Amino acid sequence: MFSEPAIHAAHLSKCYQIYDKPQDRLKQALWRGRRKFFHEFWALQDVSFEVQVGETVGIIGRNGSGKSTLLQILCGTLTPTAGEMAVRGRVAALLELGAGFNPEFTGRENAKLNAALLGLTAEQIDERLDCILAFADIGEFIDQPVKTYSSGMFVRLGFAVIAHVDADVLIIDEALAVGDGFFTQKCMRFLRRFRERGTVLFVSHDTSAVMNLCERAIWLDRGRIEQQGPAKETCEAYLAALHAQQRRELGVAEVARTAAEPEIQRSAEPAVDQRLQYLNCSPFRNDIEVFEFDFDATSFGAGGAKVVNVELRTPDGLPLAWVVGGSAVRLMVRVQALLDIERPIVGFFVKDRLGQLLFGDNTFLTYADQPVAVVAGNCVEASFDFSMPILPPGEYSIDIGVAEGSQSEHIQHHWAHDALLFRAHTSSVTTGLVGIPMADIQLRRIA
Ligand SMILES: Nc1ncnc2c1ncn2[C@@H]1O[C@H](COP(=O)(O)OP(=O)(O)OP(=O)(O)O)[C@@H](O)[C@H]1O
Repeated sequence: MFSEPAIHAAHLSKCYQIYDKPQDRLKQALWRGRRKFFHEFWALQDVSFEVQVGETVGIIGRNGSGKSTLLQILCGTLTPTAGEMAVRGRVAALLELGAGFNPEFTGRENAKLNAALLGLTAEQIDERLDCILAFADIGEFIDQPVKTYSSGMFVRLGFAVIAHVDADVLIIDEALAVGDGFFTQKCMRFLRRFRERGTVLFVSHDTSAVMNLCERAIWLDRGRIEQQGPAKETCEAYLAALHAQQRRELGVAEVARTAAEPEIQRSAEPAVDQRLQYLNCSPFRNDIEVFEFDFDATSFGAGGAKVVNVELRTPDGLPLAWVVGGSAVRLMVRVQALLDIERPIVGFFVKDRLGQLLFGDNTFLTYADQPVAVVAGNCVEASFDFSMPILPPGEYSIDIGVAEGSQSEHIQHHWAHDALLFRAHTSSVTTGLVGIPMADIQLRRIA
């Protein structure tokens, strides 16, 4: 069956008139087009693509490549100089911070106003307002004028509204970057569910976010589509081009390969490296700030147990407020049984701010033959000793799960989303999901 795409863009172009001096603008008006006092700048040139209903497509590209211009055209807030576009269904967009909000109105009033602008009836708004405000979760600020809001609060409120208006197409421009870790996780959970029924256009500089969320990506470069296709392929090509450019800027010469190149000899000899020691004395030390356990973390489960404390400690048991990536830590999880539990399993997952699982483990295998039964009202404490990976800068969280049974068949008694949040401030690792603490690295010249 033939079905129309959710987004159709054909030969879109946008030209801005650039005036070198403010008075040139006046001269242009006075000369009524008989002389030209500006030069043209094409922010978009001949951009064509389609997004099918139910697809999630990322838009990537360097600063100034035309991403926001494209989204504004698709949302109808900017008129293209040439080309045409069509978006099918109800479109909800999160573009510039605070756009569409009246600064003098309170958060509550703006939420109602925006929901109405996005097509909800008065009854629907009344029904959904509590859910919208709960999603935004900005406490008493909701009754303050939004001119007092931080950028994070704007994003919370803006996202909460677009998440509740039955949109067919969501257009999101880098907005999640200013939210805090908990909120970003919440948005990513929402987007993953939304993808099952709706279409998403997601602009980000963060290629791992695009690869994680999107099936397809469009790479814009100086206003033109450089490449479009599967997200992974397109992001990798974009990253390769970025690296090549950085190398050129740094003057790193490409090594020309010649026919006379000697055969590469592989060596199995162990190498030696003191990099971690060096890094820990440098500004690249991986300083990770650890926040307090969130007792009221969003959760689900059968309710037979509750996670009552989660802490990161030193291997000697001292509570940690900061951790250095690469060092030994102990994750302590205390669980209170609300029912008798014969075979409890306690587990954890560390996730990055996009909800990508980095690593995790559980007590099942260690205690499979000797389960630690616990009676209702009593607590069990699980501890996991491991080396903290070196984490790229950003926010992370730990989900904790308490189950009963076996690895494959169990009842989930309590799953606490984002029970513990931590933030990597500085890092020697900027790409990849985690850096592994290297025991040794060596580079030697072999005669
Ligand atoms: N009103 C305007 N007048 C003149 N030039 C503009 C205007 N708006 C945007 N531009 C230019 O158009 C180009 C594309 O801008 P756009 O904001 O779409 O890029 P972007 O890819 O979203 O960048 P970023 O990643 O920094 O948000 C930039 O060079 C920008 O300076």
